[in-house]
Amino acid sequence: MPSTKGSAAAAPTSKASSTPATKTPDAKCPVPAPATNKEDLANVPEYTTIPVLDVGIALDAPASAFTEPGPHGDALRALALQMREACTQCGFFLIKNHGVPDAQIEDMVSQCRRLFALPKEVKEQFRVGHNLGYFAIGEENLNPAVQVHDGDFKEGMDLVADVQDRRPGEVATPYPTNAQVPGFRAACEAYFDVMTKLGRAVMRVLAVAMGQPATFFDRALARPRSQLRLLRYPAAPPGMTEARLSCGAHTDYGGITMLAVDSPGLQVLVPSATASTSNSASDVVAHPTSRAHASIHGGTWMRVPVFPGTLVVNLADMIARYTNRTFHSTLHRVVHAGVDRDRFSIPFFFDMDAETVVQVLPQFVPGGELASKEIKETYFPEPIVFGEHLMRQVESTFGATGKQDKGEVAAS
Ligand SMILES: O=C(O)CCC(=O)C(=O)O
Ligand SMILES: [Fe+2]
Repeated sequence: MPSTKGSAAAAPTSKASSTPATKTPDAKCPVPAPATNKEDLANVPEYTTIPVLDVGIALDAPASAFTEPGPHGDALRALALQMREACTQCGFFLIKNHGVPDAQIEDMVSQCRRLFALPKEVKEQFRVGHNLGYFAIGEENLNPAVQVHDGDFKEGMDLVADVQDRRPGEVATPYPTNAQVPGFRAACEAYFDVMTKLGRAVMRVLAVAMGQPATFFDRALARPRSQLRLLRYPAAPPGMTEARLSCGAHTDYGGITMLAVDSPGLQVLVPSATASTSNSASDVVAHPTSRAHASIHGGTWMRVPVFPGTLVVNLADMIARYTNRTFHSTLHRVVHAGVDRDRFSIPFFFDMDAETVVQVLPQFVPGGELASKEIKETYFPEPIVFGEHLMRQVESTFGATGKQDKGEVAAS
């Protein structure tokens, strides 16, 4: 693994479009946006300045290395500062030299392709309940306040790592057999291993970025709640509206998400202070509970570029809580329309143990040494148990519309 000094270089530009994002009349007083039909939401500007962090140096670094004098410790601390900047700007960044071989990611995409190509009645055998196992198109609705008739235009499968000490109520992942999808289980298990190692390394850097010791998350990650999600987005016709997206606007719920994708489609609401365009939208399209964690500044919807060898990382709600929203749990959505092929994506949610109590850290209360100068109140005065937040979010997003599995019909 190369152990070069971390760098937060701006990403190279890929094909950009400059169509403005939706404008809202009054960002201070959000009202549900009308479903403006003919706007092409796929065509928002590209987030060309998304930070790219080289995390190679952190992969094998023990927590003690972050306080070591000398060039190695200096490089780790520099990486943490770059991560802090990325987290306070947008909460989304790319990582390179992450230790996950390209071939392993390509294999996971092939596994997705084979899994979702199974007949519907076979996929139904892997259904367990909300947040585990198979779910059909329309079944999850990540923005039910706005997608009032239809859920997300995607199907998926949620998997959890197999643990020895399963707690009451914890259910094992329903894996397809080798006859159904050859090599599926072994590939997923290997992916759990490599992503868990990476997740621990990124969380050590993040802890230091938050002004904490590198061991800050150790206890919460003794038994992490990692969840692997496989997603297929069927191509939708052009002209998707906020009334039905491939994946509605939402924030993620726990610690960090590390995402592998086979093609573009992901969009983030880049906070106004960071977005270098004046086409500002507010977060009116957000799920109401997610909005509590999203940017306080509104922002501009931008496409996340896809660069070979990188993974997307985004912060989730618990990190926004620890930092009183100085670090962003950013709204994001997927628009996969106007192209003629499926999109596959593989989020890995690396979350703290469900019993973890999360509370704003003293450095981040208004006036605290790491608090954003613009933040004048403590948004989350009460501690929260992560698992309770997770359950609330899952309950409000699964089966929210009662319209599921409508088949691959036009999106709007
Ligand atoms: O498919 C993507 O690019 C993102 C998916 C996502 O945000 C999620 O599942 O939480
Ligand atoms: Fe997400």
